[in-house]
Amino acid sequence: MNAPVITVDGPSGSGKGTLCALLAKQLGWNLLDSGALYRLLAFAAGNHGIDLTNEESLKQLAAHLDVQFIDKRIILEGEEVTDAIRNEQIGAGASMVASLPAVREALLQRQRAFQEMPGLVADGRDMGTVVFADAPLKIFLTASAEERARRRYLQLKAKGDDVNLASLLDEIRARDERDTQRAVAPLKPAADAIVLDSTELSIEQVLERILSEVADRDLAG
Ligand SMILES: Nc1ncnc2c1ncn2[C@@H]1O[C@H](COP(=O)(O)OP(=O)(O)O)[C@@H](O)[C@H]1O
Ligand SMILES: Nc1ccn([C@H]2C[C@H](O)[C@@H](COP(=O)(O)OP(=O)(O)O)O2)c(=O)n1
Repeated sequence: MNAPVITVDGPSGSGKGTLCALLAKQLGWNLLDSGALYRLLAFAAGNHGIDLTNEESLKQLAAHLDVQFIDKRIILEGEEVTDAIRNEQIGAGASMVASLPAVREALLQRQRAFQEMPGLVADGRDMGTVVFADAPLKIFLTASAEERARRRYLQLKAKGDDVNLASLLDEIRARDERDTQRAVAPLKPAADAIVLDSTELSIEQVLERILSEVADRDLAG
């Protein structure tokens, strides 16, 4: 029997990463942060001097990406990059490489390999539409662009980054546009996804709502 999967897709800053981590912990399931793979690829391309539009070279890099996920740490080619990949510049680069079909194809099996017992919580843009299209529970988490920029601002500021709310809002809008308009696996809710707008909800309220859907489907065993 295949391990059950809960997919959580949505735009930047909607709370996917936070909710998926809480959900995986609560259920004792595995976690896939698929966005980290695209971020790692953009970061590795920088290390190797590969242009973010060079589809053939990026495809090769994606197929051979030397990455280890150890607890909450991410090691790329022997170097810890856990924090280094979490900024808007890498986010924008990730969104660019993610628009290339050969790159998405090269990362597909790597993502599906995370589907192991007792279950998987998968965070991304196309988890419910492409990568785990048969998942028994699909969530599309969203929030207004202003609220998402505000959240990202507070998050990066707390980390000590020098950030500006207006430019974060511009960057979020540009990323939304690229992620929803691309030809392959664009960001959109799966036909059978539950759309949750978290603009006015706390993290706890969103978690509670998802856990009630898990219980309704008897997924947690
Ligand atoms: N419902 C919420 N209300 C307020 N803040 C939230 C909510 N969900 C997430 N956050 C905060 O917003 C920031 C971005 O969340 P994150 O999980 O990184 O989003 P995503 O993975 O979708 O980009 C984090 O600092 C997180 O703590
Ligand atoms: N399954 C995925 C995950 C991310 N991406 C792309 C598109 C996103 O803008 C970037 C970065 O994704 P990530 O989830 O890390 O970004 P946020 O935390 O939501 O800001 O990667 C994708 O195309 N498909």
